[in-house]
Amino acid sequence: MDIIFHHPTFDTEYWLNRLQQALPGARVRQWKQGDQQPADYALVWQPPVEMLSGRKGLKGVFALGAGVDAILSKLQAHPDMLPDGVPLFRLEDTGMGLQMQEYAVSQVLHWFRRFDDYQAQKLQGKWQPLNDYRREDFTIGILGAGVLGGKVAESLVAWGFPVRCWSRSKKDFPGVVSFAGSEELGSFLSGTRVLINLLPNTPQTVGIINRQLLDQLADESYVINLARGVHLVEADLLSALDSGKLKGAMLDVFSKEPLPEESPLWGHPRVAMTPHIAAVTRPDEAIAYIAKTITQLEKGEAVSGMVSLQHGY
Ligand SMILES: NC(=O)C1=CN([C@@H]2O[C@H](COP(=O)(O)OP(=O)(O)OC[C@H]3O[C@@H](n4cnc5c(N)ncnc54)[C@H](OP(=O)(O)O)[C@@H]3O)[C@@H](O)[C@H]2O)C=CC1
Ligand SMILES: O=CC(=O)O
Repeated sequence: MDIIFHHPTFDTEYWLNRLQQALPGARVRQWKQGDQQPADYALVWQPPVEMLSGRKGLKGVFALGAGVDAILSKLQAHPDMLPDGVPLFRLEDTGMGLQMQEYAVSQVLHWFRRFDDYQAQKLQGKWQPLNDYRREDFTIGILGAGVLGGKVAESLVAWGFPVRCWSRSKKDFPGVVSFAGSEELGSFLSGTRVLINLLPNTPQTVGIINRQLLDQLADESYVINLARGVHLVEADLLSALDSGKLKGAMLDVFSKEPLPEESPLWGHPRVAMTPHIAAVTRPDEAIAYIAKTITQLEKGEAVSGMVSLQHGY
């Protein structure tokens, strides 16, 4: 079995060695321009079109991350990039769930314990205990209740917050109220105090966090965007912060990355940000997952993690 690998920034040597150890019967190589030699599986991030297009004998392509929007948008521009019938897989959790839990829990607790207010007071040299927030006034709403949204929901339930989620299909997560479909979006938003976004980037979800949506949240609410920058209309977020509707935002992803120097988000006192690091691909966990999936595919067994080209995630 032959496996080709391409990632623009990962430590390729490390990945090749560890893949080889995990799949001792396979021949693993870095894909280089002009390489049209046979391959059974391709492991990719931002693949050049010629790496995949017209490749015969390919049995599967693995995206080296959770989101496949970049691959799917390339596929739209070059429909022959993924040979017909070749399944596309993505990473399911592989250590990203725990990272998302750390990120979401730490930020929710930061706001819940009013550390943002105390920091503002500290800058004014002010010593003033404030009223506590109550958990019952701090409902967390998670947009997207998939692999990562589900993990984040679980961690916030454990901290005693009221948690609800919104997805295409209904969920049955312990302690979480589930809303599904556009007809239930309004009820999901009504009373939500902290909105956490973990949706995939699809034509249906682009621009979903806009003025109309933000207006439906509780007053003095908060937004955490952990998914993709295109979900959020940044100008609408800034207006909602300036009007007082929103009290704070924590952003990991942006419509343009790196965030341009001139973006007003940099200087806004109630916007905190990180440079798209909420959950990064952990090589060892990802390699174990890919090796297991390839082994199952080779045996003709059912696997999970296959992307639906129809739904776009
Ligand atoms: N910032 C970062 O570092 C990272 C960001 N990400 C982002 O997180 C996203 C989520 O990852 P993951 O949890 O693994 O993805 P999943 O595919 O497991 O979950 C997606 C969820 O979104 C729901 N959904 C999709 N479309 C709609 C829609 N139109 N309306 C309502 N709900 C919808 C799905 O509903 P249903 O369950 O019914 O199918 C599902 O619950 C990734 O796509 C990626 O963009 C991922 C990793 C790191
Ligand atoms: O944003 C990262 C991903 O894995 O998707």
